[in-house]
Amino acid sequence: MHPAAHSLDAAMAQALELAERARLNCPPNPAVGCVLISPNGAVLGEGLTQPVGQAHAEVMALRDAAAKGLAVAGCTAYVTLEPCSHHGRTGPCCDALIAAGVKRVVASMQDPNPKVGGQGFARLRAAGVDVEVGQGALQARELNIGFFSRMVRGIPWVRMKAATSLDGLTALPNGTSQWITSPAAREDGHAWRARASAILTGIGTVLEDDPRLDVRLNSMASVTRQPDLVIVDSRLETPLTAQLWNATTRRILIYTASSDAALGNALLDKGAQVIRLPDANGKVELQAMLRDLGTREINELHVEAGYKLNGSLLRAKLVDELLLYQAPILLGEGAGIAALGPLTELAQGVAFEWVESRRIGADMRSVVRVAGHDQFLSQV
Ligand SMILES: NC(=O)C1=CN([C@@H]2O[C@H](COP(=O)(O)OP(=O)(O)OC[C@H]3O[C@@H](n4cnc5c(N)ncnc54)[C@H](OP(=O)(O)O)[C@@H]3O)[C@@H](O)[C@H]2O)C=CC1
Ligand SMILES: Nc1c(N[C@@H]2O[C@H](COP(=O)(O)O)[C@@H](O)[C@H]2O)[nH]c(=O)[nH]c1=O
Repeated sequence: MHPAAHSLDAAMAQALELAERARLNCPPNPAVGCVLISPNGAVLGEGLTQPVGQAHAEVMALRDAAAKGLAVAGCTAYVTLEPCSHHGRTGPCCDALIAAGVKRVVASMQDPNPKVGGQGFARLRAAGVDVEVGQGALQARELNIGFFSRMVRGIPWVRMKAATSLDGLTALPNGTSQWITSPAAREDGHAWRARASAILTGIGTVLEDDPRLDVRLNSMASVTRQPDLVIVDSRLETPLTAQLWNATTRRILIYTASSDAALGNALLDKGAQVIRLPDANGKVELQAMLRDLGTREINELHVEAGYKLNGSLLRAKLVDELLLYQAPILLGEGAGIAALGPLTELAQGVAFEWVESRRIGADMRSVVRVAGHDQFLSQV
């Protein structure tokens, strides 16, 4: 294990907790936490990344100290990502720290964003600020796995969620699937929706379930942003009366192979964006769709689709992680998680590595990762 996984200063542990809280509302920005500590160890200010276009964590921590009337000159800033050095939607955080007289910066990691990429640290050092990098790096990487995926690979981190029976079924032969898992598991599922930049589904699920696919279950009260909704709909069959149009304001992106102008215009009139990415078989070119979603600043893509689209995504090796909820019930026959086969050899299966399993209410939640898919994290 990386040495940075051990011996976190209390202030860095607190900064990581703040970053965790930022995650729900800050995409497409990375979630960052910052804590300012006086030379005698007192907490002067704390901050976390605000919704896009608003202040970053460092500026929030400086404002917090100012609001309490506390002087920060000579303090140490603990921050979970390199302070930015560029004028993006807001001003450079490293300049704000320098101007406030911060003496030392302890940062978890460098920012792989090419607009920052070490320049924040360089600017701080040039201004005489001591900079230490690495504390909490493992946790900080995991916190922003989607942002780093987009920065390094140009595509989102793709997390496929499935709610199944003990025998791995997601729907009965007649299509019935609501609800296999308990309310607690469904609420937990909404927390994972909330941290994603976008939720992706297939036209089969839209037609069968008429889902909303938004974030609304109760403990999500502090959520100020709805993830975008992405629909893979080869023939532009999304109904104009579907419930998904009623959910809170969000961007709706429909990827299609169809060039039917009348159908496309009707969806545009509903406020959707229609993106045509046909493959040779009259379906959507899924890899190109992920690249396009990367350019649209999608960090984590949360897939809640049926057996067919899940199969297409897995066969194309586009899934990074599976978020699996298993209810303690046997259903015998029906659709599994993904259409992969029929396979003829076990080695043709999609192999994952276990990340964690735990009880959520009456159900079991597991997170598994496709081996090697998080290797890009070693580049950040
Ligand atoms: N328990 C759970 O976690 C969940 C269960 N479900 C259940 O799944 C069922 C629906 O399953 P299913 O019909 O498979 O739904 P999907 O959401 O998988 O959508 C199916 C559609 O996706 C299309 N598709 C697959 N690959 C591509 C591609 N590359 N480009 C374009 N289109 C593609 C298929 O097209 P084509 O027909 O042309 O092959 C098909 O029309 C419902 O009963 C629903 O309740 C859904 C989500 C989660
Ligand atoms: N059946 C099933 C799930 N199904 C997923 O939830 C979608 C409905 O979302 P919404 O309309 O926002 O409530 C549905 O279309 C499918 O993607 N989820 C679960 O956590 N447990 C379950 O047992």
